[in-house]
Amino acid sequence: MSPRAVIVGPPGSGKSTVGPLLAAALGVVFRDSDDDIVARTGRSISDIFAEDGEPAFRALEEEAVATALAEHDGVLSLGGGAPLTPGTRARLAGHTVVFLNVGLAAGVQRTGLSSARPLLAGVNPRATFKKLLDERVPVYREVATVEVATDDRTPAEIVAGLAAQLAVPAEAKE
Ligand SMILES: Nc1ncnc2c1ncn2[C@@H]1O[C@H](COP(=O)(O)OP(=O)(O)O)[C@@H](O)[C@H]1O
Ligand SMILES: O=C(O)C1=C[C@@H](OP(=O)(O)O)[C@@H](O)[C@H](O)C1
Ligand SMILES: [Mg+2]
Repeated sequence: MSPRAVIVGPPGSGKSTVGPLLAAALGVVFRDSDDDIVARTGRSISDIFAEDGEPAFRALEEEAVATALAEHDGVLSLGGGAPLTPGTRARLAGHTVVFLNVGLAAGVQRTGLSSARPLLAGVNPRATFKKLLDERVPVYREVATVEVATDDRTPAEIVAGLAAQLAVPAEAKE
């Protein structure tokens, strides 16, 4: 069993928004590694960061992603930092991995309204987001099999393009 698509990308790229829409378009179930962590621990992501620190969160995340990759056959969205963990990068090999990309301006705008992302909660979210993109875009590209720019596209437009690319050809279903 293997996910139809795993979605990676920076915070605010739309993984948790596009993922459920893509799953609906493909007729499969959606799952989000952050939701799995919250369900399993009974705590919010910000509480885990604040009380236990980022390394503890990354350990929980690696385990949640490994479990979902092994048992989920729908669309799986990861938290933005998940591909930073070497074990997760190794486990993503061979999967269909969609990199939702977002530029600095749109990324800051989309994440600025929420205090739920502890890594972006500092005094200068724009500088923090720029550093994050500089460090992570090469990592997302390393694991991805498909890349989609999201800045000037609605979630519905992104899903329409992806669903066409990921649809199983009729002859493969027979
Ligand atoms: N393509 C898009 N265009 C405009 N806004 C978007 C787009 N994708 C997501 N958003 C908005 O950006 C915010 C972050 O989206 P979310 O799906 O939580 O991102 P992620 O899971 O990648 O951090 C939400 O308010 C969402 O409605
Ligand atoms: O970029 C990151 O390191 C993180 C992104 C968040 O998920 P989203 O990318 O869905 O916001 C969440 O996993 C956590 O706050 C850490
Ligand atoms: Mg998300």
